[in-house]
Amino acid sequence: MAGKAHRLSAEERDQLLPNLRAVGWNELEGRDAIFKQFHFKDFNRAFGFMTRVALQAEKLDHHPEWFNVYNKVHITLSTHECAGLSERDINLASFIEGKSLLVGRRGQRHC
Ligand SMILES: C[C@H](O)[C@H](O)[C@H]1CNC2=NC(N)=NC(=O)C2=N1
Repeated sequence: MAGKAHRLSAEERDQLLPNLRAVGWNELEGRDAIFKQFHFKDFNRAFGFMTRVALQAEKLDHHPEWFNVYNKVHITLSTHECAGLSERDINLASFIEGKSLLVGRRGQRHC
């Protein structure tokens, strides 16, 4: 379930953002979005991660803004429809964390 596309309220942010901050997501300055940098052992693992995230993004019809160079992937999440953070961003970030932690558990370097 992609979740609602309304902008998160202050109460919802207080509930939902601490868990993401705890694993390295940060709110951007001057834009209602969250951002995280991922480092992998090599390009192959980074691109495999991006592929899995891309397939989930298609499933959710909710897509990341991202940058990749070699083993680094920078991801920004925000909802275009409400020009800010929505439940959909939290859902996609949660999926990303699950995948990226999974990659980490396979003994690959991941920060
Ligand atoms: C037409 C399509 O369903 C919409 O443009 C979807 C696609 N992916 C999206 N991704 C993000 N991050 N925000 C959106 O509002 C959004 N909307």
